[in-house]
Amino acid sequence: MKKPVRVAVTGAAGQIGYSLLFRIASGAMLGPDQPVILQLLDITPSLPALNGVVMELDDCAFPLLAGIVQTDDPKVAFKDADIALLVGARPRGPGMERKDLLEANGAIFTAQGKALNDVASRDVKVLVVGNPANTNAYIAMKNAPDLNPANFTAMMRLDHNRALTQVAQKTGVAVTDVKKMTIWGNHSSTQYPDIFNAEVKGQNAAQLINDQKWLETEFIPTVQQRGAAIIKARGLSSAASAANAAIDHIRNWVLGTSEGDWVTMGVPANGEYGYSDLIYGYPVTCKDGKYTIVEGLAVSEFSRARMDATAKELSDERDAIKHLL
Ligand SMILES: NC(=O)C1=CN([C@@H]2O[C@H](COP(=O)(O)OP(=O)(O)OC[C@H]3O[C@@H](n4cnc5c(N)ncnc54)[C@H](O)[C@@H]3O)[C@@H](O)[C@H]2O)C=CC1
Ligand SMILES: O=C([O-])CC(=O)C(=O)O
Repeated sequence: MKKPVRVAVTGAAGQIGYSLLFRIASGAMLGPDQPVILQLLDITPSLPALNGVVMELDDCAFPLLAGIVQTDDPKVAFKDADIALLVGARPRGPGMERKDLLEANGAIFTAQGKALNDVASRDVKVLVVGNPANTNAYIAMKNAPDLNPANFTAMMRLDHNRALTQVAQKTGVAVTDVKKMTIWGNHSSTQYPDIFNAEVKGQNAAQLINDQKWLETEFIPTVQQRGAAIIKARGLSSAASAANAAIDHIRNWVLGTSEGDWVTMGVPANGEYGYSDLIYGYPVTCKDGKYTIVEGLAVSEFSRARMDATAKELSDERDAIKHLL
């Protein structure tokens, strides 16, 4: 039997938590032979609801679930954590942009960055889901000076998965036939889903589709606005698909990406494609628990304008949260 992995989840009593925890405990994230200990954090008023979720986890009798901690203290939740999923934050409602949440949510990530710095495993893999995810990840990273900045990532995988399905539906193939999708930049309405480097059954996706109007008026806006469309339809923000994307992100980071493919992660930019000091969505491959940004991809003028616009939004968000660093 392998040693259990300690997985901290914040906002564990929330709607994403309700989809996420059961899949982690079932082995969907780290594999069918990897026991896990769930270390669950929520705020004090949510502890009774969290206790209900823990009762349900108990009632599943998951063979891989080696322990559960429930707490309102980040230092307890993050103690020796190998993986930290920072979900706990307020979701947006209709008519809001995700960056409108910075005021309400930013400070959460100052405190949690500090707590991770103090008590988490030195190799902790951090995924920020709470919005605005990229800038919140930046805040946490900057508040954890003793940890490797590369350990801090933001979730772009939901956008990535959304784009895969849009292309599969447009071209009439299975979603598994679409590879090398990239979502550049911010998890926001400025994100740039790029099909110029993507492939459909090994063929260049943009060339195969060959429909600039669809690209500009349907594909890009549909992916950019999908979160808002879900909020409009459901009255609540995406939860099951967000939890699924978090599982995919961590599974690939820990267990690797497939040969001949890559995934999108929001990771610290250190000059790649001309961006730095941001958490920016990049194509990455993963191996042996580490991710590597795919470099050297072709960037047309069309793509560059969009990649720059989303970088500009990220640097504006960074300027707005200087007081939280
Ligand atoms: N990056 C992405 O692709 C996506 C991000 N999100 C974001 O994820 C976040 C959570 O969404 P939901 O689960 O739907 O929200 P929710 O409101 O159902 O749950 C949030 C939970 O976080 C808890 N919480 C609040 N402050 C906390 C703190 N300081 N520490 C620990 N827990 C705290 C709340 O008590 C609540 O239980 C939102 O910010 C949402 O916008 C949602 C979908 C996709
Ligand atoms: O749109 C939202 O606020 C929730 C989210 O991040 C998404 O669904 O992509």
